Amino acid sequence: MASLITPQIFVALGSVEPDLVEPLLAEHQRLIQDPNADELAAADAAIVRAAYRVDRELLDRMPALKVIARTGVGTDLVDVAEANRRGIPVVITPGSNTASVAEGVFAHLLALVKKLSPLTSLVREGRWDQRAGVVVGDLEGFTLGIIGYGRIGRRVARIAEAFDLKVLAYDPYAEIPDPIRCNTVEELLAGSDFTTLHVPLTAENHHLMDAVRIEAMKPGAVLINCSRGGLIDLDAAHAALESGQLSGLGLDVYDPEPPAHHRLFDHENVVLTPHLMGFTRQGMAHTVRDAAKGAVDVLAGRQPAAVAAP
Ligand SMILES: NC(=O)C1=CN([C@@H]2O[C@H](COP(=O)(O)OP(=O)(O)OC[C@H]3O[C@@H](n4cnc5c(N)ncnc54)[C@H](OP(=O)(O)O)[C@@H]3O)[C@@H](O)[C@H]2O)C=CC1
Ligand SMILES: O=C(O)C(=O)CO
Repeated sequence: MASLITPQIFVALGSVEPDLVEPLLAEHQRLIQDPNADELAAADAAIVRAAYRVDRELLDRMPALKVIARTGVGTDLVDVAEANRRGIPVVITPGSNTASVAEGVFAHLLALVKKLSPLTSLVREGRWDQRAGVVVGDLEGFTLGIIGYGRIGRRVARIAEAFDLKVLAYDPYAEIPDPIRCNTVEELLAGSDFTTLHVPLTAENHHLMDAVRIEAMKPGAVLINCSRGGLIDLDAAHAALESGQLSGLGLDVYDPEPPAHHRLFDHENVVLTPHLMGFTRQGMAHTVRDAAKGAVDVLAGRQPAAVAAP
């Protein structure tokens, strides 16, 4: 006999692995994956990855939608205000990929300071005798500036301690212990050998690191961005790499994604990853778990653990 319960339809958008979502659903819940399928119109819940844009046009195609669940934190590509206007909450998963990103920051930083990419090429290409020409550095004793002292920023600070890095932090919205707090971005940049960005992308933060701010960094500083691509003016960063004002740049995120090729991608002092630092195997599993749970909670009339502010 056919079930009397109308199935609740979930859709996974933007390379969210179905194998991770399906076990989290109940018997009367079904997952579809094709964003163009006619079934999209029937979707009750959308589980959405960071680089997937949820705008009016997509919302129009999902008139039955009751919840959007972002696998992660940043909601810069989700029109939260419009979703809320339609009565659709946007669930987020704070903390689910905090450790993944914080570790990713150090992967970038160490790769740059220890020159992993050029040294790999050198050994691979049998150029051993050129190794003296590559200057490898340490983290110990240098200063790491953290812009944005939220979950990821604080985790980065904890890891930094183990490297005997000194830490500075700037975040006008967070409590920061006195000895490490900076009152302006400029104060932080002037005192930091390495700077890492952990703020959301907002209109106010667009090109937070522009030509003037990059010039305000210590000469030869290293800049890491595992937050959002729009935070850095890449043309300015390229000029700074060419002049030596920046000795290294690590990017996990781009604007837009996927990015068009930028000339700085070819620079030897650059490390690039394709927005995967939060989406490690564990980060992906945790974010999908928490997003699916949040969506199921909303459909069941329960309060989800976290929703995005418009
Ligand atoms: N590469 C990846 O895969 C991932 C990237 N991210 C990115 O990392 C960002 C940070 O994540 P998370 O630490 O969890 O977020 P949190 O909200 O915990 O921390 C961000 C902090 O930055 C503050 N802030 C906002 N604007 C500024 C500013 N102009 N200067 C200094 N501080 C500011 C925020 O204040 P307030 O709360 O008042 O806004 C908040 O305290 C996310 O927004 C996302 O874009 C996150 C996960 C994975
Ligand atoms: O959590 C986020 O905002 C990410 O970018 C990872 O998906």
